[in-house]
Amino acid sequence: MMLRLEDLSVARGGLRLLDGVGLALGPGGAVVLRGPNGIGKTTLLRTVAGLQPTISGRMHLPPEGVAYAGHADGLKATLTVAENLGFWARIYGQTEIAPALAAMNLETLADRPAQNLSAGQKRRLGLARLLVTGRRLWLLDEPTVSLDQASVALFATLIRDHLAQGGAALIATHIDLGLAEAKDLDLTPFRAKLREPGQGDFDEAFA
Ligand SMILES: Nc1ncnc2c1ncn2[C@@H]1O[C@H](COP(=O)(O)OP(=O)(O)OP(=O)(O)O)[C@@H](O)[C@H]1O
Repeated sequence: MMLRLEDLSVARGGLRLLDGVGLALGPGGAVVLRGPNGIGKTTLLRTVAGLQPTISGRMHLPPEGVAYAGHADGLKATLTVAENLGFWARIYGQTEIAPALAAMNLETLADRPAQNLSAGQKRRLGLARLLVTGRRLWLLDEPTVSLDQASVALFATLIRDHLAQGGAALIATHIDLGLAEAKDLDLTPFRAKLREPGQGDFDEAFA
């Protein structure tokens, strides 16, 4: 088992958002989180990524940890595309970046500083980075934002290959990735009945 969530409750900024979330992902499995804006997809991903605590429930994660790709791209602006991938590869104890460059069609951009990339190119680099983590469980928040159709197709192939190699993915997206392997999980039924403010309100935008 790659990921198991049992009776999980999550909150954001002190607001209880979701209750009783359960899901299981094995090797080769993918779940696409669905639901309207604000339901708590990002919050659930951040909680699974360990960026914020759970309110209650249990999470079982791979012992080596996860790879999380959120809204912020986290790129080193002055490093080139290849240097960015090399930087992250070293952090995760990997050495190869060529497959990551190839997977998201970044070879011709390899020597370009990240700050000179277009929004879609930056996003492609952010997604290529998943490959140099060596992590089996990917948590992806709106991964296709800024991508053109060709890049969405590349990305779908990247995920498919990852699943075929025994990886797993939990993905929040509003678009159809065309992944026959993925199951949808609509979070609407898990909407917390009492979305009341609690302890620890904070405004993260200015943190
Ligand atoms: N830092 C914060 N402090 C307080 N509330 C927040 C914070 N960030 C998000 N929220 C609120 O938490 C709720 C869930 O947000 P979240 O980003 O998890 O939703 P989402 O399902 O990912 O939405 P979308 O489809 O728009 O990306 C929203 O009502 C949002 O306004």
